[in-house]
Amino acid sequence: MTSTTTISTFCEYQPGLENIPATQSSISCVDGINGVLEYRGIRIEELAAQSSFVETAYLLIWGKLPNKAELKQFQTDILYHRRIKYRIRDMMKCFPETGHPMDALQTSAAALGLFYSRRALDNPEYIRKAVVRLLAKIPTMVAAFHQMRRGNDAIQPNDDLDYATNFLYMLTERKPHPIAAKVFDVCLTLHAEHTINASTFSAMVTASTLTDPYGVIASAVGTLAGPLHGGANEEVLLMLEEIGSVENVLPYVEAKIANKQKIMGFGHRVYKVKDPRASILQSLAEQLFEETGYDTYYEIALELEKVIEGKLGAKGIYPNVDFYSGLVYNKLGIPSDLFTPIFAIARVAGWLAHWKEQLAVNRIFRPTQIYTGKHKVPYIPMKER
Ligand SMILES: CC(=O)SCCNC(=O)CCNC(=O)[C@H](O)C(C)(C)COP(=O)(O)OP(=O)(O)OC[C@H]1O[C@@H](n2cnc3c(N)ncnc32)[C@H](O)[C@@H]1OP(=O)(O)O
Ligand SMILES: O=C([O-])CC(=O)C(=O)O
Repeated sequence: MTSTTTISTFCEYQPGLENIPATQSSISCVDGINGVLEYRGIRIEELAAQSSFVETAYLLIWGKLPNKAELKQFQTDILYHRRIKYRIRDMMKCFPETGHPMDALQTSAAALGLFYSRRALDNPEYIRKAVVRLLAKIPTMVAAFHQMRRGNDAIQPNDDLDYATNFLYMLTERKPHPIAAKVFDVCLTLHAEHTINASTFSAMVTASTLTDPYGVIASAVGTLAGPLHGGANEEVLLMLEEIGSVENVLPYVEAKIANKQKIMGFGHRVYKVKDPRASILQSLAEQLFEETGYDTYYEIALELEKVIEGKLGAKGIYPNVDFYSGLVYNKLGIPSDLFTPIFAIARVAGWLAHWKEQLAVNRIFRPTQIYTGKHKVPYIPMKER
């Protein structure tokens, strides 16, 4: 019996690990048939309407909604840790200004590990501080790189401003309109967690080796960046630009389908209906358009959704979270290459929740493979090749 047949009697290979449970978790739950997402049992619609990103992060990481004093303390701790060390800023100044902000973020997140004490993973105070530092400093690093690549100094966090408002302020040096800040905060809440998606799985695999939390987050950022995952939100805006008009939507989609190419912002491993986050993001975009005027991107997006439903709806291809987020960020004046770093700012909450959960029951991830190569191959000396 070969090793291939031995292993395949125990398990059937599933490309992309489709439907293979990789862990047990109480953090979030997706019902992909009915389009339901819950964080710690609470529907995403309720959190979007009533919670804030920082409160939601607390819920995800510590497993319960905070009381007033706990929330205040968490907000204060994050506020206190927002600044980044000048040596990290100096390092970031050396990054090429043409580099992608996700690469800058991955590098800077890993660099935090150089400055903070290592691997006291059984010390609750170490865990608490790492959680606070990462939530606090990631937005500062995203905004700092954005300023530096334009030749400016990084803008220091403003202690009078809340999490979302402060990030938008650091991007522009102007206090945003309260509606813009509120919409942005809801976007962060919507992106905070989503079960065992690729970047969270990546975080958990890294965590399972008991490495530092900064390495865990850096590996997750690297995974989120790809266009099949978080990177799709940037691609969606580029696609809407490329389509250019409502009339071009149908030929664009037909050409993509004929060439077996994916349409960005559509399709999902778990959802076979419209992603509930896409519906909320769409209504946020509409809220902004009501305030400041509609744009052609939105008309193109609506037509795209209609055409794709007609052509691919039977296959369960509907808008995912990345489809409407870019329209919101674009309306807030945010450059498209910051869309995925913003996703990362939010997802740090989910990654940290899974890091903590993983540590509590840790066993190193080490799956198996089905070997398809040869055996007993003789070595051929160089002169005979
Ligand atoms: C935050 C997030 O990560 S949300 C996802 C963001 N990614 C994107 O928007 C990129 C576009 N979408 C995709 O590439 C995929 O739908 C993924 C990566 C999200 C999910 O991938 P999988 O679950 O592996 O689905 P898979 O790629 O096998 O597709 C299944 C079928 O649907 C089709 N399909 C899936 N997504 C799309 C799409 N966006 N456009 C056109 N066809 C699609 C595939 O061609 C395939 O058809 P076939 O069975 O006839 O070959
Ligand atoms: O769950 C997934 O595979 C991708 C996703 O929607 C997310 O990470 O938010």
